[in-house]
Amino acid sequence: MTGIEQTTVDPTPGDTGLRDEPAEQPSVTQRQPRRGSALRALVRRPLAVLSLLWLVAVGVMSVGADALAPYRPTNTDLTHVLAGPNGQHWLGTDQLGRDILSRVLFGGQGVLLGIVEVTLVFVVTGTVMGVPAGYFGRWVDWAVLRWIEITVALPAILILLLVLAVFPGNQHLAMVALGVLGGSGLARVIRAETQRVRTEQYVAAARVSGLRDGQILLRHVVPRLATTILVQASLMAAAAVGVQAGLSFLGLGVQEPEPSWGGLITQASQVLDRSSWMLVPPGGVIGLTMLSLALLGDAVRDVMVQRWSVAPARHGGTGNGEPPVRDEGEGESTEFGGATGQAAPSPLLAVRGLTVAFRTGGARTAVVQGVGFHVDRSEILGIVGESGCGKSVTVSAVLGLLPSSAEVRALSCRFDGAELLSLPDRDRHALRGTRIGYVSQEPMTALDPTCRVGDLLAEAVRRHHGLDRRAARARAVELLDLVNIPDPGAVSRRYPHQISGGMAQRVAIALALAGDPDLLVADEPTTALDARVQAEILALLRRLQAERGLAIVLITHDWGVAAQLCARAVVMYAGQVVEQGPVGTLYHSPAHPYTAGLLAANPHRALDRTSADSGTTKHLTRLPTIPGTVPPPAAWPTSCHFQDRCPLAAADCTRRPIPLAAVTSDHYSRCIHIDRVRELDTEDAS
Ligand SMILES: Nc1ncnc2c1ncn2[C@@H]1O[C@H](COP(=O)(O)OP(=O)(O)OP(=O)(O)O)[C@@H](O)[C@H]1O
Repeated sequence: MTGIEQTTVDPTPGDTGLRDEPAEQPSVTQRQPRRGSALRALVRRPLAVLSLLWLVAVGVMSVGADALAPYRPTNTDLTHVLAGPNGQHWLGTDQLGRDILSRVLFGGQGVLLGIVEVTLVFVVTGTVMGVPAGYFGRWVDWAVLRWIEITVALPAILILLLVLAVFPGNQHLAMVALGVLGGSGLARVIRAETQRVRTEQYVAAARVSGLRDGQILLRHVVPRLATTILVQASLMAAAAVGVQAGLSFLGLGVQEPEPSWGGLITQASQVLDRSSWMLVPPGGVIGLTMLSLALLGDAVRDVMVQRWSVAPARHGGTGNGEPPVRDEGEGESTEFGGATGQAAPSPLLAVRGLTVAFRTGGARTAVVQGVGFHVDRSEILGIVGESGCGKSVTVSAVLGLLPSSAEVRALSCRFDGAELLSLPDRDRHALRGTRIGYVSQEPMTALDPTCRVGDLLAEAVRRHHGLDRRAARARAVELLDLVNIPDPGAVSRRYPHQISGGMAQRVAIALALAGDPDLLVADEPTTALDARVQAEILALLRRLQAERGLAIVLITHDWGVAAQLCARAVVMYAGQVVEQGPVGTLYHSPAHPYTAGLLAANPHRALDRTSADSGTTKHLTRLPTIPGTVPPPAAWPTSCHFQDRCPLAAADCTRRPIPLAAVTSDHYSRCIHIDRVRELDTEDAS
């Protein structure tokens, strides 16, 4: 992600990084495991098919026992006791001459009902507790965790015995109790899973697009938990079969003469010395049913994981192993804000003195320190820097997307005149999606894999424009067309994993445009894409800016991207703005050693210089790099943050905080050795 650690390059000759043409590089196609319909994938697994067949057979035969069973389960025939399998009684008879097959079939009815009761209560309890705990955190999480601790500490068997002691023979109540107790365990799993899902980009994108928490939970979070819930439910169902059999075996569940699988085991155990066969039918049916439930759960999990796994976004393939669907056509303020006063008279977004700190384990660490910048209407501003410099945290703070562990302060953070940080949550929420759109760096993870592309867009359109379903669908297709997607109608019916990475990024951009925003925040929107698709996405952004007057904040670590698209750029290093100015000025006359280092490490510029110096085009084999890496926030000094990696560092750099100072009227640098940066730049290039 740093983009400056490359050492060997062979860039396209003559590519300056400033030109507009797409780079002539082939699209990288990455083959992914095949992901067709879930049912088809399931059917290809023999064990899953056998399990399913067994469960369906048990279900049908139990439900249809009245019609299918050869005898009534309580009919006795004392002339044929303890018979083995024979023509009249396929599974033999018990000690009262009752037909075992009929008793197994009728006994299955109670088992099925018990499975349904346990599973329903288990899933509802686990989901209703786990999802809010994981999503909202804070006191909801605290309360749910305490409940889980209490219920998990209680021995389930004792609770069941207690229930059956108070309500003798009431197996239904016992199953409900089992579901509640098991549901606590499920809640713990779901809570953890929800905590993971809520950090996914598509949930952030849904939040930025203006969806409310309830809608996000129902539409984007719960469907992602389906696999976990299904697997856990199948295990719980298997356990329920065993528990029911156990209770009946102990004489606490279904009472004689009513048939039950556990009761059959009890009777078989009483005559084991005379007819060991009697144990086989109930033991077999219980064992096979439990095994089938567990195997089916495993198979469903494997299929769903494969189906929903998000392909690494750097690809031109569709992620299903099929050929890719072709992408056609493809002021500064100082810490104290605005001392430099370079913002346009009425910038669309103006941030002054933004500071963000995270609280972890009692410690408070500032990761963004006094950052300021502005974006004018229809302007594209780049925020450039290595990984860990605070670019994403800065824009997330502006968008209100940081977790509750973040402390955000700013002298001001104004969007179209409104102070964002003091806006009521409701109003700030309303701005996201409608006036400010957001595009993340991982297009695949920004789209909910469980929704069709058209549904995702239509949902956003309905939310922002209040259109009916049909009109929203039509608008969704228009949006796909707007972002140059060929055959938008067909693409709208596809799932995210069925489209290419470049197309997914276009869809993410269309999603961000659904509310007709004035400002688009794009966090490394092309990082994961190959060079051809990257050039197409940049061209699309430029077209949107030109045609719609869209202002764009573009986060990137790539000077080539900044140079192609942005009018001005802000260079961030270790939580601070270290340089800011017009891209051309920064590119040709950097005034901070960090900017100079980034530029020297940029293959396009290095090659450009080499060619200019020699009058010919050469292929570089080694690029200069900035030694070391960005230190962690806790290790940032109060004086110059770049001092440890800076070739110009001197004693005066380590004494006091270095202010951001004007180099010219629209160019600022946080370096006290600006005069030597040009030498440094020249030295590096020679
Ligand atoms: N939720 C968090 N809790 C604690 N620290 C965080 C959190 N999010 C980010 N940070 C820290 O803040 C610093 C800046 O992170 P940020 O993601 O903004 O960097 P970046 O410049 O955008 O890099 P990248 O391109 O890798 O996203 C990093 O040191 C990171 O570890």
